[in-house]
Order: sequence, then structure tokens, then C-alpha cells
Amino acid sequence: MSTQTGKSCLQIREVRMSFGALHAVDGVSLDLGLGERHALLGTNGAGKTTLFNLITGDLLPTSGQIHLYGHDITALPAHRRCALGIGRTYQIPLLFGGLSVLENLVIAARGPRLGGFSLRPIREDADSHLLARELCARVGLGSFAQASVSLLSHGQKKQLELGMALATQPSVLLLDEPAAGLSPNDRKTLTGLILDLPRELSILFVEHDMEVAMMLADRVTVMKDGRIFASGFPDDVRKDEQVLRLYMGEPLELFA
Ligand SMILES: Nc1ncnc2c1ncn2[C@@H]1O[C@H](COP(=O)(O)OP(=O)(O)OP(=O)(O)O)[C@@H](O)[C@H]1O
Repeated sequence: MSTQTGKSCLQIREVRMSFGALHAVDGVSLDLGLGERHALLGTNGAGKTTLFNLITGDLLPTSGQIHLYGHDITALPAHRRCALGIGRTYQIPLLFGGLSVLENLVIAARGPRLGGFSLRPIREDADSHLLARELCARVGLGSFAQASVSLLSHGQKKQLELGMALATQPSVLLLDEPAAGLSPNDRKTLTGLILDLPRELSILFVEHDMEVAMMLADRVTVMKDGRIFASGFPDDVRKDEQVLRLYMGEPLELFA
């Protein structure tokens, strides 16, 4: 596949999403570089998750275009975008609660189809099974492969969800608040797993915790009221007076 700009894998152009009179995303343009780790920050309701949903195809924009490796994916359904290389996690992990860790990973490795995931019986020799075993270890759940998901801690569920997103073998990975609600130890584990991901994987992630964002990101974009408020290198955005003012009244951990 060729790229439009030569260096970016994902190009978002003037994207809008309106819910009635509310413009949740209001003319956002953003490029995700090849292999870049890009943090999306912003106060509650800024439009971050809506923008994610527009990229993954969970929502179709009111207007604007989204290109993946130069191909217009604006109108494609979510399962087609996943097949083209977009993987994601959600703010609240979406897992199959009655199944084991490994079974969840196998189902994700088979990839989504129109109408959901395939739940046909799992064969030991299938490629998806091999990939699931490898990912189980990679996200630190090797000794929990046969454990029921319902028995996992919140942190382990976040690790599993990362594994499930990787199981779709994405080239562009979207992580929605990967460290949300985690204890300091679990947060360290998860950020370590993200830092260890292959550098060629391009990652866009929403994060409220500025420390986590600064540790993981090559570039940072801040959203406010559906628009881009600031964008740049982590150290510059962190010191930006307007950004500091925007976050006044937000949790102090943002600037710890
Ligand atoms: N399906 C929907 N219908 C109507 N309004 C919506 C819908 N989804 C989101 N919104 C509204 O759009 C705005 C942006 O929401 P969004 O969830 O994208 O923000 P966010 O930046 O992800 O916030 P948070 O950090 O709290 O998750 C909010 O005002 C929200 O209430």
C-alpha cells in the first residue's frame, strides 16, 4: 500500500460527528506517523472516544475523511477496518466473561466478522491458537491461560484486552485509556507492556494521566469541545500555558 504523505499511516481530515445539535467532534484533522506513539488528551467530554469510534468505524462521521495508508476508509464498516489493520481497546474491557483467557485470545485472533466474532469450537492446531498462546505470554498472563476471565483482576483484564487487540494483528493500534482505574503496580505493568510493543506498530492512545502519556508518547494532541486545542512534542505541550489553564480544576495527577 502506498501512503498519501509518505510518512503517516492514518490521516484524519476535517472530521465532524454531530449528535443532534452537539458537535462531539468538530472538524478534527490529525496524522498518525508510521511507528508513532501519539497521546490524545483532553478534559471529559472533549470528544476523544468519539474520535476513536470514527477511526475504528464504530461511528460514521457526519463529514470529513479518514485514510489508512492512503486508502479512503471513511465509509467502511468496523470489521473491514479491522481486517485492514486497525485494532483497538475500550475504556471498559470488552471480554467474554464465561470463557478462559486463552479462549478469549483465540476468538480475537480469528478476527471480527460482520455481526461479531466467530464462536465455533477451538481447535488445538489452529494458527489462531498458536498466536493466542504467544500473546498470552506476551501480555503477562502465561500462567492464567486456562483461568476464567471472570476471576481476573481489573489490571489483568486490561492486559488481556491489550492481548486481544494485538491478536487481530493490527498495524495501527488504538488504546482507550489503557491505564484507567489501575493501581500504581498494575499501571507500571501495563505501561511496560505497551513500551515493549514493536516500534513499527503505530499507536494512538487516550490517556488522562499526563505522566503515563508523557512516558509513552512521541507526540501529544489535546482536544477541547470537539476540536484540537494543542498539539506537539510532550515536553512542549506539558509546558503550554493554555494547556495548563485548560487543566486547572482537573485532578492534580495530570501535572504531578
Ligand atoms: N452516542 C452519543 N449520543 C449523544 N451524545 C454523545 C454520544 N457519544 C458521545 N456523546 C457526547 O459527545 C461528547 C464527547 O464525548 P466523548 O465520549 O467522545 O468524550 P471524551 O473526550 O472521550 O470524554 P471522557 O474523557 O469523559 O471519556 C460528550 O458531550 C458526550 O456526552
